[in-house]
Amino acid sequence: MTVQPTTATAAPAADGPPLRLGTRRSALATAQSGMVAEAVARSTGRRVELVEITTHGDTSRELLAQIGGTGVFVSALRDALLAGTIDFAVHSLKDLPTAAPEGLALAAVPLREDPRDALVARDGLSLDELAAKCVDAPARIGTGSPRRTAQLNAWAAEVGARIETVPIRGNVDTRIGYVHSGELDAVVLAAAGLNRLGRLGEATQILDSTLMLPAPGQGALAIECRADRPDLVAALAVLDHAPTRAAVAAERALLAALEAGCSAPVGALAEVQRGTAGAAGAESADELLLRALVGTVDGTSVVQLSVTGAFGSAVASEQTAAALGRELAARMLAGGAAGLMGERAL
Ligand SMILES: NCc1[nH]cc(CCC(=O)O)c1CC(=O)O
Repeated sequence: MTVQPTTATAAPAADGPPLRLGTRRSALATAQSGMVAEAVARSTGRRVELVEITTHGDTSRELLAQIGGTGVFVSALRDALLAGTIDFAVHSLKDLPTAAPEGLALAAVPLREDPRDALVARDGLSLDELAAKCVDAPARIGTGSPRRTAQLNAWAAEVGARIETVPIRGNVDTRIGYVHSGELDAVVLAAAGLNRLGRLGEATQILDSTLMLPAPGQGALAIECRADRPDLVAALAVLDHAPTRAAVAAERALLAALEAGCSAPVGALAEVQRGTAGAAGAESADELLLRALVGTVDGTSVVQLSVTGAFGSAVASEQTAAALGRELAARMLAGGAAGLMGERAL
C-alpha cells in the first residue's frame, strides 16, 4: 500500500494543518471523497487534502475477486486511519461489513441520495420494453450481484419475460461499456453511483423498490475517523443526517441478523414516513417503514416482509431502528429465510 498526497481543496480559512481524507483511486471513490472534502472544508473552515490509498485490488482485477471484493479497500482505509496517516475516510455504506470496527467512529452518515437501482439498457429501453423486444432470444442483463440477479429472475418469472443474467465485474464505466459495445442488452447499477459520476442521464429506467429492493445502505455514505479524536468526531458530525443514520441502522441490523441465520442475497430499504399534522389531536407521528427481501439467486424462492416502527428524531432513534431491523430479521428467518441457505455462491 502506498500513500501519496494528491489534490487539495480550497477552503475559506486555512486554520491549522489540513485534514487528510483517505480515498481510493476509482472514479466513484474520488467523486464521493471530493464531495465530502468540500462539505467538510466548508463546515470546519479547515483545508482538506485528498490522500490516495492504493491497494493490490486497484492494480489487479483478478486479485480483487480473489481477495474478497470491496472489503480490501475498506481495510486499507481503516489501517491508514489507525496508523494515523489519514484523518478521516469516506466509504460507500453498503460496502461496509456490519461489524463495528475497533477504535473507529462512524462520525457521520450524510443525507442519503436515491437508494434505488437503475437500468442502463440499449436503445433507451425499460425492463418491460426490453422483455417485449427479446422474444427470440432472452434479454442479456449484466450484474455481478446475487441480490440483483435474484430479483431480476423473480420479476421475469412473474411477468413471463425471458432474461439471462450475465455475471459481470468492474467499475461503473466498464459495466456500462458492455451495453455500448452490444455485448449485453442492459446492466443494473446503483442510481447513486451513476449520479455521483454525473452519469445518471445514461439510466434508461430507475427500478422501483417494489421490483428491486436495494442493498442495505445503498446510496448512503459513511464518514469514519478514529474514536480517540473527539474534536474531529464532533466536527465531522455536522454532516450527519439523523433520519439517514436511523434508516441504515435498521437495514444493517437486519442484514447482520440475517447473515447469522442464512446466506441468501438480501435487499432492504428503510424509509421515514412523515407524520401528518392534522387537526388538533389528529396528527400522527413519524414512522420508519422497513421492507426486506431474501431470495434464492434463481428467484424461485423469495421471502419478503415489512415492519413499521415509531421513529423519533432523537439519537435514541438509531437504537430503535436497529431493534426494528433485528425484529424483522427474526420474522423473516422464522418465515422461511433460514431455509434459503448456500445460495450466495452462485
Ligand atoms: N459495489 C460497488 C458499489 N458500492 C457503492 C456503489 C454505488 C453507490 C452507493 O450505493 O452508495 C457501488 C456501485 C454499484 O453498486 O453500482
